[in-house]
Amino acid sequence: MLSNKVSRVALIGTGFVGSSYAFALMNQGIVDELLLIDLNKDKAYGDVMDLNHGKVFAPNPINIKYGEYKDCTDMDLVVICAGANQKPGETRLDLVEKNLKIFKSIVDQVMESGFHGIFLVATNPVDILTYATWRYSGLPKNQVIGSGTILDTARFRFLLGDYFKVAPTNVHAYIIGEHGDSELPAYSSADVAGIPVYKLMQRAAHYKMEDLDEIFVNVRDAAYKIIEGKGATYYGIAMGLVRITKAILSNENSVLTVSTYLDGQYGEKDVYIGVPAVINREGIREIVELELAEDEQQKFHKSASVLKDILKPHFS
Ligand SMILES: NC(=O)C1=CN([C@@H]2O[C@H](COP(=O)(O)OP(=O)(O)OC[C@H]3O[C@@H](n4cnc5c(N)ncnc54)[C@H](O)[C@@H]3O)[C@@H](O)[C@H]2O)C=CC1
Ligand SMILES: CC(=O)C(=O)O
Repeated sequence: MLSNKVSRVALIGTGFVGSSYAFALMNQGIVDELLLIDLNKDKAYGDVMDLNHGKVFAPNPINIKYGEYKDCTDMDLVVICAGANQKPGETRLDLVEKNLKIFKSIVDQVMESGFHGIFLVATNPVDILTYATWRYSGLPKNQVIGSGTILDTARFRFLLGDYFKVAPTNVHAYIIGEHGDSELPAYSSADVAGIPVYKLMQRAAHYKMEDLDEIFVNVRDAAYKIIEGKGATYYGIAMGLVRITKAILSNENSVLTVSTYLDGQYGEKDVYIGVPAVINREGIREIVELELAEDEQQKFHKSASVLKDILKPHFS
């Protein structure tokens, strides 16, 4: 285990994303207790049974139980994956009305339990729903985190690693902004093993600047392709959620691109949006302000405006 303290996570929403998260969490052995909650109680019960049958093969003991909202009181982390997902052709923002209603009811019930831990939100549109969770819960901003662009950044690092023929772990590059169509690549601060990507591009004739544009488009549109093919995306985000969970529970101070509240950083205020941030046991310890190129700053501002326009009628 990561520390002597018992670590407790409640998962709300055991659909494709939630159950993949639970499975990945169990396989990485990083929590002591996992509570599964879903509107569809049979689904949650079924997942508890199924996961428990794999327990004997897990790297560490884990107590997996069916839960109710009243059981959230002493949870370190409540992870929300509940709500509608995109159908082929739908954008993430198309889900906003449906999922805001669901979130009001979920967050109110969690808070009624006396919960005082950290919320981690994955449901789309994730930046809007993370803002909503912060407002509905009344918890401090650092205790409300969205998965933001953690998945987009992982897709970006994978594709750049493939392009430069190095492991994605040696690629340091971020996708920032909305987890959605207005996101952007922060190429000006991207490096591979310490060599800035723009410098690396000059080292071989077969590297073409338009390849970088194509890589970004493939990142931005990945979810549409996966949903077209198999109806939903879940393994990538599940691994990303586990990564954030581990950073919180083991007090890592790791830098991950999550949806966090901006209060002047990057020239934006009163919006939850994907940027690199230092994550530890308190949640968001600090926002990392990248030195963006001018065009990147403009695109970031545009992305924040997209989110603020959606928030405005709901949270004035
Ligand atoms: N942030 C990210 O990077 C990603 C986010 N997502 C989002 O995650 C969300 C879940 O997606 P899937 O798991 O594919 O959907 P799903 O339909 O498989 O699962 C949703 C679950 O939520 C439950 N649910 C619905 N209303 C509820 C309520 N009021 N209380 C408790 N549970 C409730 C349903 O019973 C179902 O089990 C979607 O919004 C999707 O867009 C998906 C992939 C990546
Ligand atoms: C569905 C979604 O948000 C994603 O896979 O990026």
